[in-house]
Amino acid sequence: MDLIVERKRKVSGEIKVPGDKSISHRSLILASIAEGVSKIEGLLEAEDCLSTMQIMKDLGIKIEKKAAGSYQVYGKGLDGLEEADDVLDCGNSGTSMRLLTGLLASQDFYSVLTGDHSLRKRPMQRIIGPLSRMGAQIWARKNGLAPMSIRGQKLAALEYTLPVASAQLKSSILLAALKSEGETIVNEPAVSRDHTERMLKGAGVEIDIEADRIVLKAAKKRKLNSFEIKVPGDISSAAFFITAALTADQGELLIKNVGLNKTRSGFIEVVQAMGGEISLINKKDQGGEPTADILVKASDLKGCEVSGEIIPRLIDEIPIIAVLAAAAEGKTVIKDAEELRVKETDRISAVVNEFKKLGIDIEEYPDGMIIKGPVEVEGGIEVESYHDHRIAMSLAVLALRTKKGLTIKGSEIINTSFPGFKELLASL
Ligand SMILES: O=C(O)C1=C[C@@H](OP(=O)(O)O)[C@@H](O)[C@H](O)C1
Ligand SMILES: C=C(OP(=O)(O)O)C(=O)O
Repeated sequence: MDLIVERKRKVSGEIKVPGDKSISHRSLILASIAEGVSKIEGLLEAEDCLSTMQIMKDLGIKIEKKAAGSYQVYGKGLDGLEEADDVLDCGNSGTSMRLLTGLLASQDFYSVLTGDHSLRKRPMQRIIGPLSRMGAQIWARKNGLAPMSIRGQKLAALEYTLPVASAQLKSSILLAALKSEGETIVNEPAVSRDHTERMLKGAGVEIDIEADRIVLKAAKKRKLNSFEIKVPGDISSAAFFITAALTADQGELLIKNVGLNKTRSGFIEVVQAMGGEISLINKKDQGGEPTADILVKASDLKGCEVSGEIIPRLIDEIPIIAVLAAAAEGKTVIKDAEELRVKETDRISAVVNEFKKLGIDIEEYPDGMIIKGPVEVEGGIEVESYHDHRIAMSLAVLALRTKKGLTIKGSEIINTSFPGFKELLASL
Protein backbone atom coordinates (compact mmCIF):
# COMPACT_ATOMS: atom_id res chain seq x y z
CA MET A 1 0.00 0.00 0.00
CA ASP A 2 1.22 3.49 -0.86
CA LEU A 3 1.21 6.24 1.76
CA ILE A 4 1.34 9.73 0.26
CA VAL A 5 2.61 12.39 2.67
CA GLU A 6 2.59 16.05 1.62
CA ARG A 7 4.73 18.93 2.85
CA LYS A 8 3.57 20.38 6.20
CA ARG A 9 5.47 23.25 7.81
CA LYS A 10 3.41 23.83 10.94
CA VAL A 11 3.02 20.98 13.39
CA SER A 12 0.88 21.55 16.47
CA GLY A 13 -1.74 19.94 18.65
CA GLU A 14 -2.18 17.52 21.51
CA ILE A 15 -1.90 13.79 20.85
CA LYS A 16 -1.56 10.39 22.52
CA VAL A 17 0.47 7.55 21.06
CA PRO A 18 -0.51 3.88 21.45
CA GLY A 19 0.77 1.66 24.26
CA ASP A 20 4.38 0.57 24.59
CA LYS A 21 5.15 -2.45 22.40
CA SER A 22 7.76 -4.04 24.67
CA ILE A 23 5.58 -3.72 27.77
CA SER A 24 2.52 -5.01 25.89
CA HIS A 25 4.30 -8.22 24.80
CA ARG A 26 5.57 -8.80 28.33
CA SER A 27 2.16 -8.10 29.91
CA LEU A 28 0.57 -10.82 27.79
CA ILE A 29 3.32 -13.37 28.41
CA LEU A 30 3.72 -12.78 32.15
CA ALA A 31 -0.05 -12.60 32.76
CA SER A 32 -0.40 -16.01 31.06
CA ILE A 33 2.07 -17.66 33.45
CA ALA A 34 0.85 -15.78 36.54
CA GLU A 35 -1.61 -17.32 38.99
CA GLY A 36 -5.14 -16.05 38.32
CA VAL A 37 -6.67 -13.15 36.44
CA SER A 38 -4.56 -10.16 35.32
CA LYS A 39 -5.96 -6.94 33.86
CA ILE A 40 -4.19 -5.01 31.13
CA GLU A 41 -5.23 -1.51 30.04
CA GLY A 42 -3.76 0.39 27.11
CA LEU A 43 -2.37 -2.73 25.43
CA LEU A 44 -0.87 -2.00 22.01
CA GLU A 45 -3.25 -3.64 19.53
CA ALA A 46 -0.68 -3.82 16.74
CA GLU A 47 0.16 -6.90 14.68
CA ASP A 48 3.33 -7.74 16.66
CA CYS A 49 1.53 -7.85 20.01
CA LEU A 50 -1.50 -9.59 18.47
CA SER A 51 0.92 -12.35 17.35
CA THR A 52 2.02 -12.81 20.96
CA MET A 53 -1.62 -12.77 22.11
CA GLN A 54 -2.63 -15.42 19.56
CA ILE A 55 0.29 -17.64 20.58
CA MET A 56 -0.65 -17.43 24.27
CA LYS A 57 -4.21 -18.43 23.26
CA ASP A 58 -2.80 -21.30 21.16
CA LEU A 59 -1.00 -22.43 24.32
CA GLY A 60 -4.32 -22.73 26.12
CA ILE A 61 -4.65 -19.33 27.79
CA LYS A 62 -8.03 -17.57 27.86
CA ILE A 63 -7.70 -13.87 26.99
CA GLU A 64 -10.83 -11.71 26.90
CA LYS A 65 -11.13 -8.29 25.30
CA LYS A 66 -13.18 -5.97 27.51
CA ALA A 67 -12.84 -2.70 25.53
CA ALA A 68 -10.29 -1.08 23.20
CA GLY A 69 -6.86 -1.91 24.66
CA SER A 70 -8.41 -3.47 27.74
CA TYR A 71 -7.93 -7.21 28.34
CA GLN A 72 -8.35 -9.83 31.00
CA VAL A 73 -5.85 -12.72 30.96
CA TYR A 74 -6.70 -15.91 32.85
CA GLY A 75 -3.21 -16.99 33.91
CA LYS A 76 -2.59 -20.66 34.62
CA GLY A 77 0.74 -20.48 36.41
CA LEU A 78 4.20 -21.60 35.31
CA ASP A 79 3.02 -25.19 34.76
CA GLY A 80 -0.31 -24.37 33.12
CA LEU A 81 0.56 -23.88 29.44
CA GLU A 82 -0.56 -26.62 27.04
CA GLU A 83 1.01 -27.91 23.85
CA ALA A 84 -0.41 -26.16 20.77
CA ASP A 85 -1.69 -28.38 17.96
CA ASP A 86 -0.08 -26.27 15.23
CA VAL A 87 2.90 -24.08 14.42
CA LEU A 88 3.11 -20.83 16.44
CA ASP A 89 3.34 -17.81 14.14
CA CYS A 90 5.28 -14.77 15.38
CA GLY A 91 4.62 -12.77 12.19
CA ASN A 92 7.14 -9.90 11.94
CA SER A 93 7.94 -9.80 15.65
CA GLY A 94 11.45 -10.58 16.88
CA THR A 95 10.33 -9.88 20.45
CA SER A 96 7.65 -12.60 20.26
CA MET A 97 10.03 -15.17 18.81
CA ARG A 98 12.95 -14.61 21.16
CA LEU A 99 10.94 -14.24 24.39
CA LEU A 100 8.66 -17.17 23.64
CA THR A 101 11.51 -19.50 22.67
CA GLY A 102 12.91 -18.91 26.15
CA LEU A 103 9.55 -19.51 27.79
CA LEU A 104 8.80 -22.66 25.77
CA ALA A 105 12.27 -24.18 26.25
CA SER A 106 11.30 -25.11 29.81
CA GLN A 107 7.73 -26.26 29.11
CA ASP A 108 7.21 -30.00 29.04
CA PHE A 109 5.93 -30.21 25.45
CA TYR A 110 6.86 -29.66 21.82
CA SER A 111 6.54 -26.31 20.01
CA VAL A 112 7.40 -24.95 16.58
CA LEU A 113 7.89 -21.21 16.07
CA THR A 114 7.92 -19.45 12.73
CA GLY A 115 7.47 -15.94 11.33
CA ASP A 116 7.29 -13.92 8.13
CA HIS A 117 10.08 -13.80 5.52
CA SER A 118 11.83 -10.95 7.42
CA LEU A 119 11.75 -12.75 10.79
CA ARG A 120 12.94 -15.99 9.19
CA LYS A 121 16.16 -14.16 8.26
CA ARG A 122 16.91 -12.76 11.73
CA PRO A 123 19.59 -14.31 13.95
CA MET A 124 18.28 -16.83 16.50
CA GLN A 125 21.63 -18.49 17.29
CA ARG A 126 22.13 -15.78 19.92
CA ILE A 127 19.26 -17.30 21.95
CA ILE A 128 19.82 -20.93 20.95
CA GLY A 129 23.42 -20.78 22.32
CA PRO A 130 22.72 -19.79 25.94
CA LEU A 131 19.41 -21.69 26.11
CA SER A 132 21.22 -24.86 24.97
CA ARG A 133 23.76 -24.35 27.75
CA MET A 134 20.82 -24.47 30.16
CA GLY A 135 19.87 -27.84 28.64
CA ALA A 136 17.29 -26.67 26.10
CA GLN A 137 16.64 -28.76 23.00
CA ILE A 138 16.10 -26.43 20.07
CA TRP A 139 16.45 -27.15 16.36
CA ALA A 140 16.68 -24.43 13.74
CA ARG A 141 17.48 -24.08 10.04
CA LYS A 142 21.08 -23.57 8.93
CA ASN A 143 22.81 -20.62 10.64
CA GLY A 144 20.24 -20.61 13.42
CA LEU A 145 17.24 -19.37 11.44
CA ALA A 146 13.52 -19.93 12.11
CA PRO A 147 11.39 -21.97 11.87
CA MET A 148 12.64 -23.41 15.13
CA SER A 149 11.34 -26.42 17.01
CA ILE A 150 11.63 -26.87 20.73
CA ARG A 151 11.33 -30.00 22.86
CA GLY A 152 10.70 -28.49 26.29
CA GLN A 153 13.03 -29.68 29.09
CA LYS A 154 13.81 -29.15 32.73
CA LEU A 155 16.53 -26.49 32.49
CA ALA A 156 19.51 -25.66 34.69
CA ALA A 157 20.32 -22.15 35.93
CA LEU A 158 23.01 -20.21 34.05
CA GLU A 159 25.46 -17.35 34.50
CA TYR A 160 25.86 -15.69 31.13
CA THR A 161 27.44 -12.54 29.70
CA LEU A 162 25.52 -11.31 26.66
CA PRO A 163 27.67 -10.78 23.55
CA VAL A 164 25.34 -7.87 22.56
CA ALA A 165 23.19 -5.58 24.70
CA SER A 166 19.84 -7.12 23.77
CA ALA A 167 16.74 -7.05 25.93
CA GLN A 168 15.24 -9.84 23.84
CA LEU A 169 18.17 -12.14 24.56
CA LYS A 170 18.24 -11.19 28.26
CA SER A 171 14.47 -11.75 28.57
CA SER A 172 14.64 -15.07 26.72
CA ILE A 173 17.15 -16.39 29.30
CA LEU A 174 15.19 -15.01 32.27
CA LEU A 175 11.93 -16.56 31.07
CA ALA A 176 13.67 -19.90 30.46
CA ALA A 177 15.17 -19.79 33.96
CA LEU A 178 11.88 -19.25 35.81
CA LYS A 179 11.31 -22.99 36.26
CA SER A 180 14.91 -23.84 37.21
CA GLU A 181 15.95 -23.93 40.87
CA GLY A 182 19.38 -22.29 40.87
CA GLU A 183 20.41 -18.66 40.59
CA THR A 184 20.54 -17.29 37.04
CA ILE A 185 22.76 -14.29 36.39
CA VAL A 186 22.76 -12.22 33.19
CA ASN A 187 25.55 -9.69 32.66
CA GLU A 188 25.10 -7.11 29.90
CA PRO A 189 27.82 -5.23 27.99
CA ALA A 190 25.59 -2.12 28.26
CA VAL A 191 22.20 -1.55 29.83
CA SER A 192 19.24 -2.54 27.63
CA ARG A 193 15.52 -2.06 28.32
CA ASP A 194 14.63 -3.61 31.68
CA HIS A 195 10.85 -4.08 31.44
CA THR A 196 11.03 -7.87 31.94
CA GLU A 197 12.99 -7.49 35.17
CA ARG A 198 10.69 -4.77 36.53
CA MET A 199 7.56 -6.73 35.69
CA LEU A 200 8.89 -9.99 37.15
CA LYS A 201 9.72 -8.12 40.34
CA GLY A 202 6.27 -6.52 40.32
CA ALA A 203 4.74 -10.00 40.06
CA GLY A 204 6.61 -11.11 43.18
CA VAL A 205 9.64 -12.87 41.67
CA GLU A 206 12.88 -12.37 43.59
CA ILE A 207 15.18 -10.62 41.17
CA ASP A 208 17.98 -8.10 41.73
CA ILE A 209 18.48 -5.46 39.06
CA GLU A 210 21.91 -3.88 39.35
CA ALA A 211 22.16 -1.92 36.08
CA ASP A 212 24.07 -4.31 33.80
CA ARG A 213 23.85 -7.38 36.11
CA ILE A 214 20.54 -9.13 36.70
CA VAL A 215 20.24 -11.85 39.31
CA LEU A 216 17.24 -14.16 39.40
CA LYS A 217 17.55 -15.53 42.92
CA ALA A 218 17.62 -19.26 43.52
CA ALA A 219 14.19 -20.69 44.45
CA LYS A 220 12.74 -24.17 44.95
CA LYS A 221 9.63 -23.12 43.06
CA ARG A 222 8.77 -19.70 41.66
CA LYS A 223 5.32 -18.24 41.31
CA LEU A 224 4.09 -15.07 39.60
CA ASN A 225 1.22 -13.17 41.18
CA SER A 226 -1.47 -11.87 38.83
CA PHE A 227 -1.31 -8.11 38.26
CA GLU A 228 -3.07 -5.03 36.90
CA ILE A 229 -1.16 -2.84 34.48
CA LYS A 230 -1.79 0.40 32.57
CA VAL A 231 0.63 0.35 29.64
CA PRO A 232 2.20 3.80 29.07
CA GLY A 233 2.52 5.37 25.59
CA ASP A 234 5.44 4.07 23.53
CA ILE A 235 8.47 6.40 23.44
CA SER A 236 9.54 4.70 20.21
CA SER A 237 6.23 5.74 18.60
CA ALA A 238 6.34 9.21 20.19
CA ALA A 239 9.79 9.75 18.62
CA PHE A 240 8.22 10.09 15.15
CA PHE A 241 5.92 12.88 16.32
CA ILE A 242 8.63 14.58 18.40
CA THR A 243 10.72 14.70 15.21
CA ALA A 244 7.80 16.00 13.12
CA ALA A 245 7.38 18.90 15.57
CA LEU A 246 11.10 19.67 16.00
CA THR A 247 11.78 19.78 12.26
CA ALA A 248 8.73 21.94 11.42
CA ASP A 249 9.08 25.70 10.81
CA GLN A 250 6.61 26.49 13.56
CA GLY A 251 4.29 24.92 16.09
CA GLU A 252 4.14 23.21 19.44
CA LEU A 253 3.07 19.64 20.11
CA LEU A 254 2.03 18.00 23.38
CA ILE A 255 2.28 14.20 23.58
CA LYS A 256 0.47 12.84 26.63
CA ASN A 257 1.52 9.98 28.90
CA VAL A 258 4.69 8.58 27.36
CA GLY A 259 6.85 5.93 29.08
CA LEU A 260 10.25 7.40 30.00
CA ASN A 261 12.12 4.51 31.51
CA LYS A 262 15.85 5.50 31.49
CA THR A 263 16.71 2.30 29.62
CA ARG A 264 14.50 3.48 26.74
CA SER A 265 14.78 7.27 26.69
CA GLY A 266 18.16 7.83 24.99
CA PHE A 267 16.27 9.57 22.18
CA ILE A 268 15.28 12.45 24.50
CA GLU A 269 18.97 12.93 25.43
CA VAL A 270 19.88 13.11 21.73
CA VAL A 271 17.15 15.69 21.07
CA GLN A 272 18.54 17.79 23.94
CA ALA A 273 22.12 17.44 22.64
CA MET A 274 20.89 18.64 19.23
CA GLY A 275 19.38 21.76 20.82
CA GLY A 276 15.76 20.69 20.47
CA GLU A 277 13.24 22.49 22.67
CA ILE A 278 11.69 19.65 24.62
CA SER A 279 10.26 19.52 28.12
CA LEU A 280 8.93 16.71 30.24
CA ILE A 281 5.95 17.70 32.32
CA ASN A 282 3.49 16.00 34.62
CA LYS A 283 5.99 13.29 35.58
CA LYS A 284 4.44 10.22 37.22
CA ASP A 285 5.05 6.61 38.07
CA GLN A 286 2.65 4.28 36.31
CA GLY A 287 2.80 0.71 37.61
CA GLY A 288 6.58 0.69 38.07
CA GLU A 289 7.40 2.66 34.91
CA PRO A 290 8.11 6.43 34.88
CA THR A 291 5.91 8.47 32.51
CA ALA A 292 5.52 12.13 31.52
CA ASP A 293 3.84 14.40 28.98
CA ILE A 294 6.28 15.63 26.34
CA LEU A 295 6.06 19.21 25.08
CA VAL A 296 8.10 19.90 21.98
CA LYS A 297 8.55 23.00 19.81
CA ALA A 298 9.86 23.67 16.30
CA SER A 299 13.62 24.16 16.84
CA ASP A 300 16.92 24.98 15.18
CA LEU A 301 18.88 21.76 15.48
CA LYS A 302 22.59 21.08 15.38
CA GLY A 303 24.38 17.82 14.57
CA CYS A 304 25.82 15.61 17.32
CA GLU A 305 27.48 12.25 17.91
CA VAL A 306 25.37 9.23 18.91
CA SER A 307 27.55 6.31 20.05
CA GLY A 308 28.54 4.00 22.90
CA GLU A 309 26.33 3.04 25.84
CA ILE A 310 23.38 5.15 24.66
CA ILE A 311 22.87 2.99 21.55
CA PRO A 312 20.82 0.19 23.21
CA ARG A 313 18.73 2.86 24.95
CA LEU A 314 17.59 4.27 21.58
CA ILE A 315 18.19 1.37 19.20
CA ASP A 316 14.76 1.56 17.52
CA GLU A 317 14.95 5.36 17.21
CA ILE A 318 18.04 5.51 14.98
CA PRO A 319 16.17 5.75 11.64
CA ILE A 320 14.18 8.73 12.98
CA ILE A 321 17.38 10.26 14.47
CA ALA A 322 18.71 10.18 10.90
CA VAL A 323 15.68 12.30 9.90
CA LEU A 324 16.53 14.80 12.67
CA ALA A 325 20.14 14.81 11.44
CA ALA A 326 19.11 15.70 7.88
CA ALA A 327 17.37 18.81 9.27
CA ALA A 328 20.21 19.75 11.66
CA GLU A 329 23.07 22.13 10.99
CA GLY A 330 26.39 20.28 10.66
CA LYS A 331 27.50 16.70 11.00
CA THR A 332 25.72 13.90 12.90
CA VAL A 333 27.78 10.78 13.52
CA ILE A 334 25.99 7.55 14.43
CA LYS A 335 28.28 4.64 15.39
CA ASP A 336 28.41 1.41 17.42
CA ALA A 337 25.00 0.56 15.94
CA GLU A 338 25.80 -2.59 13.91
CA GLU A 339 22.75 -4.26 15.56
CA LEU A 340 20.64 -2.20 13.14
CA ARG A 341 21.76 -4.53 10.38
CA VAL A 342 19.79 -7.45 11.91
CA LYS A 343 16.45 -5.78 12.56
CA GLU A 344 13.33 -6.16 10.36
CA THR A 345 15.64 -5.09 7.54
CA ASP A 346 19.24 -3.83 7.45
CA ARG A 347 18.27 -0.40 8.78
CA ILE A 348 21.65 1.20 8.04
CA SER A 349 21.57 0.40 4.35
CA ALA A 350 17.82 1.12 4.09
CA VAL A 351 18.27 4.65 5.51
CA VAL A 352 21.38 5.29 3.42
CA ASN A 353 19.75 4.09 0.16
CA GLU A 354 16.59 6.11 0.57
CA PHE A 355 18.37 9.27 1.83
CA LYS A 356 20.76 9.14 -1.13
CA LYS A 357 17.77 8.92 -3.52
CA LEU A 358 16.53 12.14 -1.91
CA GLY A 359 19.84 13.98 -2.31
CA ILE A 360 20.73 13.93 1.40
CA ASP A 361 24.47 13.94 2.22
CA ILE A 362 24.92 10.57 3.97
CA GLU A 363 27.80 8.12 4.23
CA GLU A 364 27.46 4.47 5.22
CA TYR A 365 29.75 2.73 7.75
CA PRO A 366 29.66 -0.88 8.97
CA ASP A 367 28.30 0.29 12.34
CA GLY A 368 26.41 3.43 11.44
CA MET A 369 26.31 6.52 9.25
CA ILE A 370 27.37 10.16 8.99
CA ILE A 371 24.81 12.72 7.84
CA LYS A 372 25.51 16.35 6.97
CA GLY A 373 22.66 18.81 7.12
CA PRO A 374 20.57 20.77 6.75
CA VAL A 375 19.28 19.64 3.38
CA GLU A 376 16.33 21.08 1.44
CA VAL A 377 14.74 17.94 0.02
CA GLU A 378 12.86 18.25 -3.25
CA GLY A 379 10.90 14.97 -2.95
CA GLY A 380 8.03 14.17 -5.30
CA ILE A 381 9.30 10.59 -5.66
CA GLU A 382 8.60 7.07 -4.39
CA VAL A 383 10.61 5.64 -1.50
CA GLU A 384 10.74 2.08 -0.11
CA SER A 385 9.75 0.71 3.31
CA TYR A 386 11.85 -2.49 3.05
CA HIS A 387 9.05 -4.32 4.91
CA ASP A 388 10.14 -2.35 8.01
CA HIS A 389 7.67 -0.25 10.00
CA ARG A 390 10.31 2.10 11.42
CA ILE A 391 11.77 2.84 7.97
CA ALA A 392 8.25 3.54 6.62
CA MET A 393 7.37 5.92 9.49
CA SER A 394 10.73 7.70 9.39
CA LEU A 395 10.30 8.43 5.68
CA ALA A 396 6.73 9.63 6.28
CA VAL A 397 8.01 12.17 8.84
CA LEU A 398 10.83 13.23 6.51
CA ALA A 399 8.20 13.86 3.80
CA LEU A 400 6.69 16.69 5.91
CA ARG A 401 9.70 18.89 5.17
CA THR A 402 10.16 18.02 1.48
CA LYS A 403 8.95 20.45 -1.18
CA LYS A 404 6.82 17.95 -3.08
CA GLY A 405 6.03 15.24 -0.52
CA LEU A 406 6.84 11.52 -0.78
CA THR A 407 5.05 8.31 -1.70
CA ILE A 408 6.02 5.58 0.76
CA LYS A 409 5.69 2.12 -0.79
CA GLY A 410 4.69 -0.88 1.34
CA SER A 411 3.39 1.32 4.16
CA GLU A 412 0.96 -1.36 5.44
CA ILE A 413 3.92 -2.69 7.49
CA ILE A 414 3.38 0.28 9.87
CA ASN A 415 0.55 -1.75 11.43
CA THR A 416 3.10 -4.06 13.04
CA SER A 417 3.77 -1.43 15.71
CA PHE A 418 1.61 1.66 15.16
CA PRO A 419 -1.97 1.28 13.93
CA GLY A 420 -3.45 4.75 13.40
CA PHE A 421 -0.09 6.34 12.53
CA LYS A 422 -1.28 7.71 9.19
CA GLU A 423 -4.41 9.31 10.68
CA LEU A 424 -2.46 10.78 13.61
CA LEU A 425 0.13 12.29 11.25
CA ALA A 426 -2.66 13.79 9.12
CA SER A 427 -4.28 15.27 12.25
CA LEU A 428 -1.30 17.44 13.23
O1 LIG B 1 12.91 -6.54 24.18
C1 LIG B 1 12.26 -5.80 23.43
O2 LIG B 1 11.04 -5.56 23.61
C2 LIG B 1 12.96 -5.18 22.29
C3 LIG B 1 14.32 -5.16 22.25
C4 LIG B 1 15.11 -4.59 21.16
O3 LIG B 1 15.65 -5.65 20.39
P1 LIG B 1 17.04 -6.37 20.75
O4 LIG B 1 16.87 -7.12 22.00
O5 LIG B 1 17.30 -7.29 19.57
O6 LIG B 1 18.05 -5.28 20.86
C5 LIG B 1 14.26 -3.70 20.26
O7 LIG B 1 14.95 -3.44 19.06
C6 LIG B 1 12.91 -4.30 19.96
O8 LIG B 1 12.13 -3.42 19.19
C7 LIG B 1 12.14 -4.59 21.22
C1 LIG C 1 13.19 -4.31 16.16
C2 LIG C 1 11.90 -4.14 16.42
O1 LIG C 1 11.04 -5.13 16.85
P1 LIG C 1 11.20 -6.71 16.91
O2 LIG C 1 12.64 -7.03 17.18
O3 LIG C 1 10.29 -7.15 17.99
O4 LIG C 1 10.75 -7.25 15.57
C3 LIG C 1 11.29 -2.79 16.35
O5 LIG C 1 10.12 -2.68 16.76
O6 LIG C 1 11.92 -1.82 15.87
